[in-house]
Amino acid sequence: MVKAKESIAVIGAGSWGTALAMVLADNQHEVRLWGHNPKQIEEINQHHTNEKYLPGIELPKGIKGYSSIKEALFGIEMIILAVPTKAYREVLGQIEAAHDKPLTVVHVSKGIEPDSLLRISEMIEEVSSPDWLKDIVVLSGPSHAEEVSLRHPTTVAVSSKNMKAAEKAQDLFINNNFRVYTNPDLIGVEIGGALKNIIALASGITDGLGYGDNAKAALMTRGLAEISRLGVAMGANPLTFSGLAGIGDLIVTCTSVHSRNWRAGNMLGKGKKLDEVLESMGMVVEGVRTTKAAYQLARKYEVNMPITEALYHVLFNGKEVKSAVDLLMNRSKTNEMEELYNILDNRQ
Ligand SMILES: NC(=O)C1=CN([C@@H]2O[C@H](COP(=O)(O)OP(=O)(O)OC[C@H]3O[C@@H](n4cnc5c(N)ncnc54)[C@H](O)[C@@H]3O)[C@@H](O)[C@H]2O)C=CC1
Ligand SMILES: O=C(CO)COP(=O)(O)O
Repeated sequence: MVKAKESIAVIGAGSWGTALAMVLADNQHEVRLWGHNPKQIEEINQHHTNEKYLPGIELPKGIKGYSSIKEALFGIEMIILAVPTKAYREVLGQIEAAHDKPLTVVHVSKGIEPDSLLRISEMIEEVSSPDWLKDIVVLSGPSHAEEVSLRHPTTVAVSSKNMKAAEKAQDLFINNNFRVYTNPDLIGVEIGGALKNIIALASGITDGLGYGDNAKAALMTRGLAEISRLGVAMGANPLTFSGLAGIGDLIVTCTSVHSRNWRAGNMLGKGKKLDEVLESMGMVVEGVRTTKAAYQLARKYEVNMPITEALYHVLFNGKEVKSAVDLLMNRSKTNEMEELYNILDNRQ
C-alpha cells in the first residue's frame, strides 16, 4: 500500500512502543522512538536492536532513537504514547513542556487509573491543555509485541471522539501484516483492553494451579460477562465486547505465553508472592493496578464483578488463590445473562 510519509514520535521504548515503531517504519514513516534510558537509545541507534524488550529482533534502520524528548517532538504533530498507565501523568507533563506543535495523541496502553478511576483518554484530557492537545485516539486489540515484531498477522481496533483522527491513525499503521479496524465506541475499546488483563491474571492463576481448560474457558467467558457489565454501565456498546478489543484481546492474553499478565498469574498460581513475581517480570503487569481500579469501579457503578473481587483479595489482602477459586465456585446460584440484561434495561 502506498502511503504519505509522516514524521511520528513514539513515546516509550518498551516492547509495545518498539514493535509499533517497527510497523510505522515498515510503512516508510520517519519514526522517532523516545525512551528515558540513554543506554537503551544508544543500543537502538548503534545496533538496531532493543534486546531487553524484543530479544533477537533487528529493528528497521528507519527507527531513530531519541533520549531528548524535546528533539523527538520537534516539528511533530502525531505521537504514539506507549508507556505504562502509571507513567502517564509524568510523561504527559514532559510532553507539555517539550512539544513544538499541537499534537494528536494515539495511546496504546491498557489500564485504568486507580482512585481517579479515569480511562486513559480521560486522564490525557484531564492533564493536557487544549493549547497543545488536538485529538486522542486509542489503539487496542489482540496484539502481542513479540509477534508484531516478527511481522505475524495481527488485527487491532482504533477509536476516538473524532473518528477522522482514528481514520488517520488507521492509515498510518495499516499494512499487509497489521490490519487496523475503526470502532466508534471509545469507552468500550478502552474498557475491553484494560479489563482483560484482570482475567488474564486469573487465567494464569488457574493454569498455575493446574486446573486445566474447563476452568480457563469458564474464567474467560464469565470474565467477559463482568467486563461487559461494567463496560455497559459506563456507557460502552455491548457489541464491542464481542470484537477485537473485547473477546479478541481476552483470548490472546488469557492463552498466550507472551502475556505478561498471564505469566504473572501463573507464578501466583504456583505459589509465588506478588512482590517477587513483579520483581522477576522486568516489564509492566498492568492487570495488578487495573484490578484495584475495577474493584473500585464495580462499587461506584454497583456492578457485580466476582472474579475481579476475588482477584483483588488475592493481590491486596493475602487471600489464598485456591480459596478464592472455591469461593467463586460456591457463590449462590444465578442466571447467566440476567445481570447484563438488567443493566441494559436500566440504561434505556
Ligand atoms: N507488550 C505488548 O505486547 C503490549 C502492551 N500493551 C500496553 O502498552 C503499554 C506499555 O507496555 P509494554 O511496552 O509492554 O511495557 P514494557 O514494560 O515493555 O515497557 C514500558 C516502557 O515504558 C518505560 N517507562 C516506564 N515508566 C516511564 C516513565 N515514567 N517515563 C518514561 N518511560 C517510562 C519503560 O522504561 C519501558 O521502556 C501497557 O499499557 C501495555 O498494557 C498493549 C498491547 C500489547
Ligand atoms: O495487551 C496485550 C496483548 O494484546 C499484551 O498483554 P500483556 O501485557 O499481558 O502481555
